[in-house]
Amino acid sequence: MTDANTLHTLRTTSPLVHCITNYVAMQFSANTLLAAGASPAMVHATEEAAEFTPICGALSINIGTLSTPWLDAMRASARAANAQDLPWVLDPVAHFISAYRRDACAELVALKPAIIKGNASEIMALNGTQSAGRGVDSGDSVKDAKHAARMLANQTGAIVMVTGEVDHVTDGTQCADISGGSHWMPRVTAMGCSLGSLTAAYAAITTPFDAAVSAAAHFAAAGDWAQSRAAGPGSFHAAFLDGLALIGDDQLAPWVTRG
Ligand SMILES: Nc1ncnc2c1ncn2[C@@H]1O[C@H](COP(=O)(O)OP(=O)(O)OP(=O)(O)O)[C@@H](O)[C@H]1O
Ligand SMILES: Cc1ncsc1CCO
Ligand SMILES: [Mg+2]
Repeated sequence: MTDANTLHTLRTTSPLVHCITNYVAMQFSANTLLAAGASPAMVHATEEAAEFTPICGALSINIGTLSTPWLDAMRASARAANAQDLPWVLDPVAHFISAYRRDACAELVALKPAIIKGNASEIMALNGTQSAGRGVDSGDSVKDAKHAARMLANQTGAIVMVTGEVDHVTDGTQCADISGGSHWMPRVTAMGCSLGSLTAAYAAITTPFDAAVSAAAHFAAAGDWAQSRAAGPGSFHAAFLDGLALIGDDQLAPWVTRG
């Protein structure tokens, strides 16, 4: 599918996305999906999560504020998604900060996400490369994470998406770089988390590789649109949601370079 087609299809089919995400990102991720044209549902209770997954178009899992019952729901939903061949996205937020998070993340990677999306430090650490990450924000550049991303894609079979000033998507062989966005984006929390959920929405309608590229390009275009209308992080936050909704179908492609 072309990038214009994916955005048009997202808006006309409005895929239902099961999100198990963190407390910080929940509301912004739901607003991101609605503004973009998809339909979010935040469902994390162990009693019901896996029952809900199969009726959705895709699943988004984010370990940002992980705890035991949430991890149980993530495992069960990932298995339910796999049983139906539904794509799911893993955002390994700050997986290197504790043994608990590292082990949880390794377990989720073994459950075969279609797409792994993280910032440069998260992707480097996941591949075992020395990284400068300390918390949820990246201490490394996307350029320095490209090799780790390619290796991780080859090791796991997942599409790997690295975010930063210029995003990078790879399946281990082919790749794409997505420019655009805004310098205000790393100054607003949960932008990366919301991109993970939007990537799941696109994965419901196209291949995992094209989903990662389209979601990153949708963010790039909306960020660029919003930057010229914003005075700082607060007004950018609001303008970004407007941008997700108002950009034209033809505004994704210019930010994408396929390699
Ligand atoms: N300097 C920048 N210029 C343009 N766009 C940026 C810049 N930094 C990040 N972005 C964009 O912001 C979005 C989130 O990427 P980022 O790497 O900041 O995620 P993250 O660290 O996982 O965020 P969070 O953990 O707060 O959710 C992506 O769409 C990315 O392209
Ligand atoms: C700030 C923060 N802390 C845990 S998750 C999260 C959202 C950005 O990753
Ligand atoms: Mg993140």
